[in-house]
Amino acid sequence: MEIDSVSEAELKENGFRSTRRTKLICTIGPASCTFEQLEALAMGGMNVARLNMCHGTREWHREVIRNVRKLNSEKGFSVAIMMDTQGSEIHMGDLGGASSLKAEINQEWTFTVRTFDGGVLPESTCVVNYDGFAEDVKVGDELVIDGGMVRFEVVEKFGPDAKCKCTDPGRLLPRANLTIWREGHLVRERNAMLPTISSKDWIDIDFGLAEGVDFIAISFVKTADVIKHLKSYITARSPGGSTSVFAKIESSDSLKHLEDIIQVADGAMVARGDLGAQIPLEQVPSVQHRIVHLCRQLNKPVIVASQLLESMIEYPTPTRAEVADVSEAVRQRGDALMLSGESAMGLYPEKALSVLRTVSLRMERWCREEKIHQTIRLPELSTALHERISEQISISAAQMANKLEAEAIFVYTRQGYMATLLSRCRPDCPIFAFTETKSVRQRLNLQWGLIPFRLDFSDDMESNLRRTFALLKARGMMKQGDLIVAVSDISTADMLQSIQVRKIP
Ligand SMILES: Nc1ncnc2c1ncn2[C@@H]1O[C@H](COP(=O)(O)OP(=O)(O)OP(=O)(O)O)[C@@H](O)[C@H]1O
Ligand SMILES: CC(=O)C(=O)O
Ligand SMILES: [K+]
Ligand SMILES: [Mg+2]
Repeated sequence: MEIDSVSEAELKENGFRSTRRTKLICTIGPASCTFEQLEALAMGGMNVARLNMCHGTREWHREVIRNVRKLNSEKGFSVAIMMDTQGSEIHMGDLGGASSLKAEINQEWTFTVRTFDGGVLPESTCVVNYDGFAEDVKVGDELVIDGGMVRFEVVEKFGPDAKCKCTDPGRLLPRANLTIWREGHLVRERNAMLPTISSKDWIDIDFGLAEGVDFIAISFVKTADVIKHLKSYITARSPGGSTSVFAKIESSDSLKHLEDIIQVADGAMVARGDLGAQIPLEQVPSVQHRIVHLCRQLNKPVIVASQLLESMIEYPTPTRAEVADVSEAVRQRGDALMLSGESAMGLYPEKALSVLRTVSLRMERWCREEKIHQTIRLPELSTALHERISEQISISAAQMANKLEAEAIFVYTRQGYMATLLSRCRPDCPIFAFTETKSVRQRLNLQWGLIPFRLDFSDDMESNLRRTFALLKARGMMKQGDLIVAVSDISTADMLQSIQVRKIP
């Protein structure tokens, strides 16, 4: 039986009740890419490592993937890997190698589509990746960088260059996203015609599939079609493959087709960074709430991302407002929280992760103690008998576990579907998900409340149960008399699926 050392230690130390339900994702960058740094993050509770293909070379990303895999096989972790595509929206170049540049109020900057020999840029110059930029932009337009972290006004145009004045000062980061606004509206022009998955993205996707990444997150999804297309591509390329596709909700277009997109995707991300640049900032919290709620209804895992602990890029303690924001995402019962710059290039990646961990634990406990289960109505998902049985068993198991105050729910599942249904019910106790393959185990590691184990099954449920009880007892993770609810979707000739209440012998 395989479980990671961190979950095991947590279980032993604090008992089941206090294991963390909210999952944590770290973006990996220069501040977190060595084997030792990755190990420290895994020890600190990282469930998923995210690679942003906007940055770094494929060789760099391959090295990180290898390090994570090594960590998993040597230390028993099940850290999953998420690859995030660049997408074809407009963004800035890499600032001539600088890690960041300060733009001061009223300072003049040149935004250009020129290329520079050796990548050396003149003072106060930014390269823009989109060739149509110089033609599309007009004098008087506003350039919004990184979702409003810095703003410029276009004051003059010269061929490939646009001379701009800084109107909101701030720090420019390499490859930051850039949007053009005219009279209060986002300018789309030809940029809107660019494909959601660019040719670079397709090469990255092939790379990700070859490396066996667990999740591919698609940036700037506009409609459900692109997700369908990618999913069928993945199936054709690697039949039986298990790479999930997440839709990043970060464009105003995606909000118009939200339900269709989430329905066809395997999960969604509330990518608040770019979303906040495309819709008014004050709308972001209610949109986040809507997406988290919808994902739960449709049984899709959901990630809340960006600026959760932004100040921790530079400082070792978060602001009170950041702690409140993280707490609210946990209270909404999103599946996972994601660090971006905090873990990729900040000064305190481990500290930031530790804040996510402690704030999640505290808020989860408060929700249980105050019994603030949102009684949200969960609609039926399927019309097929086998799946309807799974749904009903999961709802009953979660209810029983809550009423009987069971220590845990055990689920024996081949593909993981039954585990996701249980997670959707957000029960009071943790869910031990036993599954046969490493890839299913890693995939389940992103979902709320699931503690995934790898275990070789027999077709006989009784023997699976006895074996797990013995193994968990031997490792000091359970004790005699603990009450558990066990469910299974491993069918035999006369039993399709099962539910049992057991006391550990
Ligand atoms: N692989 C990497 N190499 C170098 N720097 C990185 C890498 N990944 C991230 N960073 C740095 O961390 C910052 C935040 O990373 P992140 O991936 O969250 O960017 P983002 O702009 O929020 O995401 P997206 O590009 O998907 O909208 C980046 O602006 C970049 O400076
Ligand atoms: C994560 C991301 O892409 C965003 O917040 O924009
Ligand atoms: K990206
Ligand atoms: Mg984004």
